[in-house]
Amino acid sequence: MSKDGILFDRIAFIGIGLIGSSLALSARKTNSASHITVCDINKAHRDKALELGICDTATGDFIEAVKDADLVVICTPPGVCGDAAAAFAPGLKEGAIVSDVGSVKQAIIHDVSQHLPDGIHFVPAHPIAGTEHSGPEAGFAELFDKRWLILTPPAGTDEEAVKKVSTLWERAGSTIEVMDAQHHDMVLAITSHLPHLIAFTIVGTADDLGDHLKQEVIKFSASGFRDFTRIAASDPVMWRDVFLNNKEAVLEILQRFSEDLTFLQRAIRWGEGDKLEELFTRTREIRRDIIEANQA
Ligand SMILES: NC(=O)c1ccc[n+]([C@@H]2O[C@H](COP(=O)([O-])OP(=O)(O)OC[C@H]3O[C@@H](n4cnc5c(N)ncnc54)[C@H](O)[C@@H]3O)[C@@H](O)[C@H]2O)c1
Ligand SMILES: O=C(O)C(=O)C[C@]1(C(=O)O)C=C[C@@H](O)C=C1
Repeated sequence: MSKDGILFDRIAFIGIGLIGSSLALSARKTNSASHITVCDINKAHRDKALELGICDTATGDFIEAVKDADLVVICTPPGVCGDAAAAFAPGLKEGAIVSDVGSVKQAIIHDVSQHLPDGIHFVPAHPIAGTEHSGPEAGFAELFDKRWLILTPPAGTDEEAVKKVSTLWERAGSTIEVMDAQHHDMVLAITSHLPHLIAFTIVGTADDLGDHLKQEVIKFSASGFRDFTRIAASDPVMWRDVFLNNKEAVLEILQRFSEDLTFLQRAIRWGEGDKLEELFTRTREIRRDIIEANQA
């Protein structure tokens, strides 16, 4: 497959926020589609996408959006992917590929698949890249460069469809990893969902401290807390949906996290410095391993 050049005649993006617009801009940059259309329930987002040159056409009509599309990418919040699929499914052309970008996989596969007619190829995907910003004006073509893209195709998914979706993401600069959806949801529960939950909690706790302390928190906010506030500024609707749709894995990881936190609480209470130091030495090593792996 060539690095540039038409890969899909028509791509339809359902939901044109941060992720949809970033992938659309990358598809444009690599000349991967002859025509890009977007469908979004928010007219202001459709107008902005047209104004920014993210797409050729925009519509609020789901059937019109997917008419003649070779690839349909669902980029809505996780909780409404199924509703969107139900709305556009009757308009899909025979043999079309449907994909998504949702942060949870098992629930979305369940919600979307049930609406797709026979002969449609569903290739679920998840870019491990994002920012705390939302909407079409937040998108940029380089967002996925040197980042992972996880595919979770159910058994029996058409290999050619998987290859075409992979190529689109490779052109965006991503490295592809294929995994089982259940495994994906457990891995992301610890690497992405729990960190977000912790950030939402810490910033909420600081905010509940009372006015005089709140001012001090803003004034003296050091880089550690600042990093948490960036994560805690992420889209509320998206993250509500992530937790409600990856409930089991998040609750299991949260249980383990609470036990580990209690262990640290006891160590602090009883002055057990060796236990604290042993853990902090181990975690420092992990950070070094991650940096090394990323440089390799
Ligand atoms: N933000 C991130 O860091 C990130 C990273 C990886 C994956 N994701 C996933 O990408 C998806 C989109 O996230 P985002 O950050 O681009 O969100 P966003 O809020 O920037 O964009 C979502 C868009 O979907 C539209 N929308 C909402 N409901 C709709 C519906 N029923 N039909 C059509 N359009 C609808 C909204 O108007 C908005 O334009 C989510 O599933 C999320 O899990 C997000
Ligand atoms: O960098 C950020 O702002 C992100 O939170 C991106 C991030 C993450 O790494 O947790 C958030 C959600 C996703 O599904 C994938 C990526």
